[in-house]
Amino acid sequence: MNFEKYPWLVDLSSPEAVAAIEKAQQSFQQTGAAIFPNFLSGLALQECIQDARAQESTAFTTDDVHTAYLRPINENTDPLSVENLEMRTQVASIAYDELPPNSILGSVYEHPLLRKLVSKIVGKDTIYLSDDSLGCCSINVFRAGYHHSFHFDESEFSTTLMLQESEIPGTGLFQYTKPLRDSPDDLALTSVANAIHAYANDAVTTKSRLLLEASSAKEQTISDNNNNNDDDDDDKSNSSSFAPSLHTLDFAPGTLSIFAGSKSLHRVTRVKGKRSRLVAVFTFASQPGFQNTSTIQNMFWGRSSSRTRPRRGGQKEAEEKQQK
Ligand SMILES: O=C(O)CCC(=O)C(=O)O
Ligand SMILES: [Fe+2]
Repeated sequence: MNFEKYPWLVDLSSPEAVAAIEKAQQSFQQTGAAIFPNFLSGLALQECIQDARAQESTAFTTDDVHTAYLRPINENTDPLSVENLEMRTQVASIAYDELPPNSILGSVYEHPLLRKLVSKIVGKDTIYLSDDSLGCCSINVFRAGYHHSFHFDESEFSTTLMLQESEIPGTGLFQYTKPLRDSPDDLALTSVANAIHAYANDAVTTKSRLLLEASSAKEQTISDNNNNNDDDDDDKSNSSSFAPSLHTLDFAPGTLSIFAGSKSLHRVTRVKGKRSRLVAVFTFASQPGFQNTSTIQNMFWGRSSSRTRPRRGGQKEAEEKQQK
C-alpha cells in the first residue's frame, strides 16, 4: 500500500483520514464507486503485474451468456422480461488458487487495513474476507474482443485493483450506474431495462418486453421528476432514454476502486489491441464464510470448489480475533 501518498492509512481515526473517508463515502453513495489512485505503486505493483502476466495465458476463459442478475432464468416470469434477458460475456479469470502461495496481491487482500478502509466506506462496522477458494481474490484477464456485459455482482462488496490497461484508450472501460437497489431481492426492473435499452441495445435480441419495461420506467421517471425537483446531476436521467447515468471509472495501474457491485449495474466494454486488460478483484462480505455459488464458480473459473480459502501463517488467528 502506498503510505507515502496515503499517510493517513496508518491511523484511520486521524482528522486527515476522517476527511478522506467522508469524501469517499459520498462518492460511493452518490455515484456507486470511490477510487484511490496509486493505492499500490512501485515494486509491489510491478510484482502483482508480473504474477498476473505469468498466469494470464492459462486462465480459464468464459464465453457465456448471463442475465444482469447473474441468476438462472426465472421460469416463472415472462421469458421476455429483462429479468431473463441474457447477454454475452467473454473474460478469463485467474483464480486465487492459481496465484503464487505468498503473492503480494494476496497479502494486500488479507491486509486488515484494506478491510477497515472498505468497511468505513461501505458503512459497515466489520466486513470479512470471502471464504471462496477461487473467487476471493482473482484477476480478470480481458484479451482483445473480450467484454463483460451489464450485471450486479453476487459478492456484496467489490473492490478492484487495476493492474494493466488495454492497449487502445477508450476500450475495456469499467462503467457503472449509481446504486439502483438496496438488496438483491429488489430487481429494479425498470432502471435495469432503461439502462440496458439506452447503453447496450446491441445485447438485446428480443426487444419487445424490454421496450415495454423501459417505457413504463419512462412514465415512472416522469412522475418521479414531477414530485422531486431537487435532484443533483447524477440523479438526472438521460434525456433521450430516462436511463440512470452511466459513469466511467478513471482507472490507471495501481488504482483501487471500491464499488457497490451488488447494487450498481456495471460492465466492462470491449477491449481492443494486443495488450490484455488485467484487473484484480477482491471480494468482501458482511458475514464470515461467504462463498460464491457453484454456478458462478463454474462460469468464471470453469470448476467449482467448496474448499475454504487457504490461510497463510498467522492469518487464521488474525481472522478469529477479528470475529470476536
Ligand atoms: O474487470 C473489472 O473491472 C470488474 C469486472 C466485474 O464487474 C466483475 O468481475 O464482476
Ligand atoms: Fe462485476
